[in-house]
Amino acid sequence: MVHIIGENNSLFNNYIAEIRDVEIQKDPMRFRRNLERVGEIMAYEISKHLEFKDTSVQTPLGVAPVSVVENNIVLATILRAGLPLHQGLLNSFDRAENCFISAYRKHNEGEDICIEFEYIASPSLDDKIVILSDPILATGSSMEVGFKALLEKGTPKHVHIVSVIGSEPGVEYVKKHLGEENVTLWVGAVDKELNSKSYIVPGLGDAGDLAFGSKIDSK
Ligand SMILES: O=P(O)(O)OC[C@H]1O[C@H](OP(=O)(O)OP(=O)(O)O)[C@H](O)[C@@H]1O
Ligand SMILES: O=c1cc[nH]c(=O)[nH]1
Ligand SMILES: [Mg+2]
Repeated sequence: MVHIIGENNSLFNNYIAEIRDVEIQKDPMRFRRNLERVGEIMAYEISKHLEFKDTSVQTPLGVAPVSVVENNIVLATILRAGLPLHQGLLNSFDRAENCFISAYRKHNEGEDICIEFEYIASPSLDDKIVILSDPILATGSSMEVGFKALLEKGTPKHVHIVSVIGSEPGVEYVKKHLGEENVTLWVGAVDKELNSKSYIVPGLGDAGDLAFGSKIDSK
C-alpha cells in the first residue's frame, strides 16, 4: 500500500514546496525544521491506521472516556539525512523507542553506487509497529538495506516506511523488494525520474548536505 500525502492539498504541501526550493534551502535550520514538520504530519496520518484502546482519565472534574494508541512504536531512521524527519516523528510519537541505522551511498568509479552499511542500534522489534524513515527514496537501495538490517532485530507487526520525496523507480523497487504484506509506504511526493547519478529530478538535491553540510570521502 502506498500513500502519497501531497496528492491531497493541505498545508503539508507548503512544507514540501519549501523543502524543494533552492532559495529557501539556503537556510539549513528551516530545511531541517521543515523535514521535522513533515515527520509530525506523517506521524499523525500513520496514527489513523494504528490500534486504539478505550480507557479513561481522571480530570479535575470527573472521569473522561478516551481512546488512545495501543501499539508499541519503534522509530527507525537511516543516518544522516533521516535525523530531522525522525525528530519530527518523535515529536508526535513521543514515547516511542528508537533505532538508528548507518547506511550511505558510496559513489564508485563512473556512475556505480553501492550502499555501505556500518551500524544498527535497535531495541527488539518483535510484535511492534516500526516506522522506518529516510527523506529520500531515490533508487530504494538504502531503504532495502535498512529494512533488511531491521529484520535481524525481530519480527515487527507492521513496518511503515516514510519518505519525503520518492522517485517512481524507488517506489516500484520498494514494492517489489520489501513486499506488500505488512509494509506500508508513506511518501510526500513522487517524482518521475532519476538522473545519471541517481539523484531524483526535480527532487530536492542532497538532503544530507542541505541539513548538515557537505561531507568528504563517501562520493
Ligand atoms: O534510494 P537511494 O538511491 O539509496 O538513495 C537515498 C539515500 O541517499 C541519501 O543518503 P546519503 O547516502 O547521501 O547519505 P547522507 O544521509 O549521509 O547524506 C538519502 O538520505 C538516502 O539515505
Ligand atoms: O535525490 C537524491 C538522491 C540521493 N540522496 C539525496 O539526498 N537526494
Ligand atoms: Mg542516507
